[in-house]
This record gives sequence, structure tokens and C-alpha cells, in this order.
Amino acid sequence: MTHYDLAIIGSGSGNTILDDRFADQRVAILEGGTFGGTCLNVGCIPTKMFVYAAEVARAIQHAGRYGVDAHVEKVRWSDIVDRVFDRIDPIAAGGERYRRDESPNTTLYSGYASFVGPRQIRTGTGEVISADQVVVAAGSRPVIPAEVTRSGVPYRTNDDIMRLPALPEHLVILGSGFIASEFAHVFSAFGSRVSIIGRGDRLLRDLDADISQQFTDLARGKWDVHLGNPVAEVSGGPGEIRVTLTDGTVVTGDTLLVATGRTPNGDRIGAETAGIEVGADGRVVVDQFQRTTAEGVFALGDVSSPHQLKHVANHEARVVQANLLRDAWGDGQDLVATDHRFVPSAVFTDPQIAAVGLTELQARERGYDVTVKVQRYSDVAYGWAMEDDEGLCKVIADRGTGLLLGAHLIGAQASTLIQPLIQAMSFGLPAREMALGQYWIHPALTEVVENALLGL
Ligand SMILES: Cc1cc2nc3c(=O)[nH]c(=O)nc-3n(C[C@H](O)[C@H](O)[C@H](O)COP(=O)(O)OP(=O)(O)OC[C@H]3O[C@@H](n4cnc5c(N)ncnc54)[C@H](O)[C@@H]3O)c2cc1C
Ligand SMILES: NC(=O)c1ccc[n+]([C@@H]2O[C@H](COP(=O)([O-])OP(=O)(O)OC[C@H]3O[C@@H](n4cnc5c(N)ncnc54)[C@H](O)[C@@H]3O)[C@@H](O)[C@H]2O)c1
Repeated sequence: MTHYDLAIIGSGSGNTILDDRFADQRVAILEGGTFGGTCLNVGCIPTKMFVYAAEVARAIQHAGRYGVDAHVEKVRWSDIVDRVFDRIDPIAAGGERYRRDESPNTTLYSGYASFVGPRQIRTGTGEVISADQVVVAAGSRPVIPAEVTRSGVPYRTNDDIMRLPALPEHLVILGSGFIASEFAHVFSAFGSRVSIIGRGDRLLRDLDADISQQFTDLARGKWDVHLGNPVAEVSGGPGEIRVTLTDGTVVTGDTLLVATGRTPNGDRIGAETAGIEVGADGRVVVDQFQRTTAEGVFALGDVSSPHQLKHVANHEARVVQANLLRDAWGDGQDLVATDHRFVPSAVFTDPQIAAVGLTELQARERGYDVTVKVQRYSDVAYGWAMEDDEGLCKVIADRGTGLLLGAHLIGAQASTLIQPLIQAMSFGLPAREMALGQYWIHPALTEVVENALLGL
């Protein structure tokens, strides 16, 4: 049995751990799928490249409101796909080549790994290896509801929707979260008809209620939205999808996208044989130092995190990286802890959405004496320039301390505008000081944030 200093299961965020400090260690990397993981191959990066193209199309479609008449003549889907994957595929292939052929201290095992004992791993390529330390960075996978699997109807997920041979005429999306909202935007901007089916009474219902309601209202104006009406049956065949809802409504289309959440891969790594506890929700259990319940084994990212986000996986990878170089199960000195205090997220849909901290409801439920301001983009000069009638910036603060508890934006550039609010929360800057203690460029869109803070 070959023995390593370190074994890493999963080449997404797990692959970022190895730097010069690990040059003297013998390292095994175990990857069953495409090298580079979800974000690079089928997640954040390609989706945002599609979203950017969708935004170009939307800008043209709406140019008339500024006195510029234009129309989208044609959407060259195959060129859009090629632009994305001609950039991404070589990065994945290059990363794999680097680990396999060009890093003298690493061995790449291209197979699905599973523990067969404490720090002993079947590589999926016919070998069993052992290691002093192991990192589980095995990610998550799409959840497919039973109604879909038992129907036998062909469906897509984020794994393959971006490589469709042609644009769907009518895309039916099951789910109403992040992935559903982003792909609804992409495909509708490119000219597909979009139906979206959600269980709850609002799209993106985990967001602050004002933001999720605004998004749902806007979505109803451009997509065929079905909410609070669960799926009873999925039927049809290739090119002819029929989704029957509980109240008898039938939603038809030619392509079905399933976007009903992702489950951690903790159930597929033989965790029990290695003494690694896995929670009821399928997540590998870790402490604040990313240590699992098995000595010498860390976990990070979607497989163990409460946040399925790449910036969180990257942060946790840096924590693991630091703690691998310390005596994590010995003296435990100087271990680095994970910081999940203010985890932001953004949904790159139309309009963009970004959030950090508590929703208003969560803040009230936790007993804070809250002060809240909702500032419309349409009340600042740049909002007039944009003819914006959609955007909102909502800030929530603790009345006593003036500290921000949450910030929620829907509108153009929301994912960028939110950053100073994340910074204020992370460094404990009270809202008043943030608003008055610095210049805000006039008439930039950031004035929406300034005015929201002043409004508090
Ligand atoms: C469509 C989509 C869009 C997204 N957009 C964003 C975004 O805009 N911003 C954002 O912050 N987050 C986004 N995310 C979430 C983000 O992609 C994930 O949170 C992040 O990639 C998780 O990284 P990870 O390293 O934990 O897992 P992954 O990157 O999934 O890596 C896990 C790797 O482990 C491999 N593996 C699994 N099991 C085994 C095994 N037993 N043996 C060997 N290998 C195994 C897998 O093949 C995979 O390559 C998006 C996700 C999706 C699906
Ligand atoms: N921009 C980003 O950061 C980004 C983009 C995409 C994905 N992600 C990450 O990936 C995760 C997974 O994305 P997702 O959109 O699949 O999950 P999600 O948790 O965001 O949304 C899943 C939705 O599907 C609904 N649902 C579940 N079962 C259903 C059923 N049987 N019928 C109808 N609706 C059902 C849920 O109520 C929920 O609204 C996200 O939670 C997010 O963390 C992030």
C-alpha cells in the first residue's frame, strides 16, 4: 500500500491547498470527475460567462427606453457555448496535466475514492493508499426529486444544460432557488420561453422577504411562474416534457432543467469506515478548525459547509491549509478558525441580487431592536440615468449600537454594491460612521448605499 503524507479527495477547492509549503510532502490527489471541480467546470464560472452574454442581450432589448433603437438579430448559441468552454476546458485540462505530469511530489488518481479504514482510501483505480493526513473536499451533487427519476423523462442539471446542442424553445425549470433564477435569466434573454416551478409562495424564498417578493413580482412579468403548487407528475419524452401540478395545471416544454438543491457527497466516501461523522443532512461534521471526528482528517467546502458557495469553500481551504501545517490533533496550538460570521452571496439573475447577514425577519426573531431602511435605486441620480424602476437596497441595523445586521440588494450591480456593506459588517463599522465618515462619489450608483445608510 502506497503511503502519502497528505491525500486530498476532490480537486475543486481541495486543489488550492498545495503551495510551496507542501513541496516536501508526498501528496495524493483523488478526483473522480472533471479536474477542477464544480465552480470551474459546471458552476460559478461558466454560468457567469453565460450571464454576461445574457446581459448584453437584455441591454439591447431595453435600449429603446434610452432613445436608442436596437434589436437582437440573432443569438448564436453554439458560439456562446464555445466562447465559454473554449476558455474553461483548457484550464481544467491544464490543471490536471500539471498535477499528473508536472508536479514531482503529487500523484493524481482519476477515480472515485472511498475510505476503507482510518486514513486508508480505495482510489477507484484499483489501489488502496494510506496517508498521515487527509482532506475531504468532495463537494455536492444535484438532488433529483423522485417525481422526475421515476418518470424516466430526460432532464438536465447544471452539469449538462450549458452544453445543450441547441437553445430550447421552451425550458421548464423545476426549483426556484439560485440555479433556477440564474438559468431562467440566461435562457429567457437568449429567446427561450421559460416556465419556472417552485414549491414555496415566492422565488428565492430564503432571501429577505422584500427582496424575494420584488424578484418574484418582476419574474412574473417575463417568465411563466408557478408557485405554491407542487409537482404531482412528470411525463412525456425527449422534446416533449409535461409537468402536472397538484391543482391540475399542466406545464409543457421541450427541455426540463432540475434545480432543486444540492446534497453533500459525504454519503459516498465510506465515511463510517474511517470514523468520520456525517450529519443527517449529509454534511461531514467539522469543528471550527475544519477537523472531522476522525484524527488526521479535515473537510471543507460543499461536503461539510453550511454554505454552498465558492468563496466559502476557498476560505475553508485556506483554514485547512494552515491547520495541516500545525499539530491539529496534538497540542492544537495556533490553529486557525473558520469565520462564518458574515457570509455574503449573490444571485446573478435579472436583476442581480446580493445579501449579507440577517434578513429583517431573522433579526426581529433574534430579539434585536432593529431599524430598517429600504432605498430605491430610482431615488438616486444614477438610477435616473438608468431609468431604473426595479432596484432596492435594504439595510437593517441594531438601533442601539448602530451596527449593521444585514444588507440586501436587488438591482444592477448588486453583487458589487454590497461589498462596502460586507466590509462594514466584517470590521464592525457602525452605519452612521460609514455613511458620514467618508466621501461617496457623486453621482455613482453607490449613492444608493449611502442614502440607505443615511436613512437608517
Ligand atoms: C450552477 C452553479 C453555479 C454556481 N455559482 C456560484 C457562484 O456564482 N458563486 C459562488 O460562490 N458559488 C457558486 N456555486 C457553488 C460553488 O460552485 C460551490 O460551492 C463550490 O464549487 C464548492 O467547491 P468544493 O471544492 O467544495 O466542491 P467541488 O468544486 O464540487 O469539488 C469536489 C470535487 O470532488 C470530486 N469528488 C466527489 N466525490 C469524490 C470521490 N469520492 N472521489 C474523488 N473525487 C470526488 C468531484 O468530482 C469534484 O470535482 C455554484 C454552483 C452551481 C452548481
Ligand atoms: N450565484 C451563486 O452563488 C450560486 C449560483 C448557483 C448555485 N449556487 C449554490 O448552489 C446551491 C444549489 O443551488 P440550487 O438552486 O439547486 O438550490 P437552492 O437551495 O438555491 O434552491 C433549491 C430550490 O428548489 C426547491 N425545491 C426543492 N425540491 C423541490 C421540488 N421537489 N419541487 C419544486 N421545487 C423544489 C426549493 O424549495 C428551493 O427553492 C445553492 O444553494 C447555492 O449555495 C450558488
